[in-house]
Amino acid sequence: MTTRIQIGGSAGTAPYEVLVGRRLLGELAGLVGERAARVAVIHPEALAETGEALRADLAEQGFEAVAIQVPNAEEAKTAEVAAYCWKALGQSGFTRTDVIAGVGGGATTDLAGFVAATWLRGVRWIAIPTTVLAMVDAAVGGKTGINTTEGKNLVGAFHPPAGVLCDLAALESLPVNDYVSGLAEVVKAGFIADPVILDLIESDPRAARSAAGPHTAELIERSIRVKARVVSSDLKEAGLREILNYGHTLGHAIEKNERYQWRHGAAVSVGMHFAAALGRLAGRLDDATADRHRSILRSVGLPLSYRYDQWPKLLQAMRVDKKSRGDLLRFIVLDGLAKPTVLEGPDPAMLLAAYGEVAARPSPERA
Ligand SMILES: NC(=O)c1ccc[n+]([C@@H]2O[C@H](COP(=O)([O-])OP(=O)(O)OC[C@H]3O[C@@H](n4cnc5c(N)ncnc54)[C@H](O)[C@@H]3O)[C@@H](O)[C@H]2O)c1
Ligand SMILES: O=C(O)C(=O)C[C@@H](O)[C@H](O)[C@H](O)COP(=O)(O)O
Ligand SMILES: [Zn+2]
Repeated sequence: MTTRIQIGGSAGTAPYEVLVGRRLLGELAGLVGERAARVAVIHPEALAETGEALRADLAEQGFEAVAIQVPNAEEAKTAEVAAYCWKALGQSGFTRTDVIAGVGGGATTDLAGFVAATWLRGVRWIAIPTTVLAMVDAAVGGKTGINTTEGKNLVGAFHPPAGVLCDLAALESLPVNDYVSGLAEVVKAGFIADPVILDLIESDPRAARSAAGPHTAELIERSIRVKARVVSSDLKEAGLREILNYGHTLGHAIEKNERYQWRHGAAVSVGMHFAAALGRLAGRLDDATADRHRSILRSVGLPLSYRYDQWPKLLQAMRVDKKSRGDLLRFIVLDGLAKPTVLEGPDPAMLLAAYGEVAARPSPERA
């Protein structure tokens, strides 16, 4: 059965649908539409076969189809790789009525969407997410972008896709580490808006780590619905959308500090652990809900800690977070379960104390 989740158009953009189910790739040609002569399928190395199969299928249906292979993971989210894609589009004679399809994890869909946003100042694109994280978060909502050495997603555009195809069969080939990292955004959706997600994971954390688990489709659909509700009313992050950044202020700083070698979800997991400690120290969050962060993230195998000695660098990196305003650091914290709010300019001592609660110190014998 296919579930269809509507994303309302806002800020002058068209509404679109997120489809969740199986055998959905047949929907692609219809979404591309008759006005397009050309389709570029942007895919990572890991999905070379899928990319080629999609290209061949589109070609059979009469489109001039090209496959553009990009590096796996964050290696694809660079200005150099975007320029490589622009060159391929130019060489294919890509016009404003042509369409880009981004198939892969969140790194690929972020890049493909960014290339679509910038080519000829904006062409249509379709997202075909193949990781948990991309299905529940990255492919939905129109945030597209690339990283720079100075920080995560510092260059980008709001450019919603024309449609999103979440084919659950794709998750069967995903390495468990990548599957689990996507659960961080699922847990995030649970804490900020839909606690049933947390109950489902806690009912069988082991099963939650696998595409074959009994609640896989429900966890994915519930998380998409959380995102759909938020981005439908605030595409450009004028206010409400900031709640989707829960755990990301520290998470993005860790990613930068690791030169983008950590998975995004793993970094966000540490970031949520920190945000829970901060919320508690700020007198907003009760102990039980703060502790629940630790137990649920640990139960699915997500990391909770990062190196204590890195705090000065992390603090510096957080200053260029997109939620910052001038010198004011801003964090999403919880006032209680599913009650996200903004904490502005917390005392530096409180920040350090929160980090101290989640950081890993060297053991005395190794120090
Ligand atoms: N735009 C947004 O709103 C938004 C939201 C959340 C995250 N993101 C971004 O998403 C990115 C993380 O995405 P991710 O966790 O999906 O990681 P990813 O895209 O790096 O994918 C992880 C790895 O899995 C491979 N892969 C993808 N699908 C596969 C499959 N079905 N089978 C086997 N291998 C597969 C990829 O090639 C890559 O090597 C980050 O860059 C993050 O900033 C964006
Ligand atoms: O969609 C959003 O808005 C989010 O914040 C979702 C996040 O999970 C995602 O990682 C997003 O890319 C972060 O955006 P950024 O603006 O902080 O770079
Ligand atoms: Zn994220």
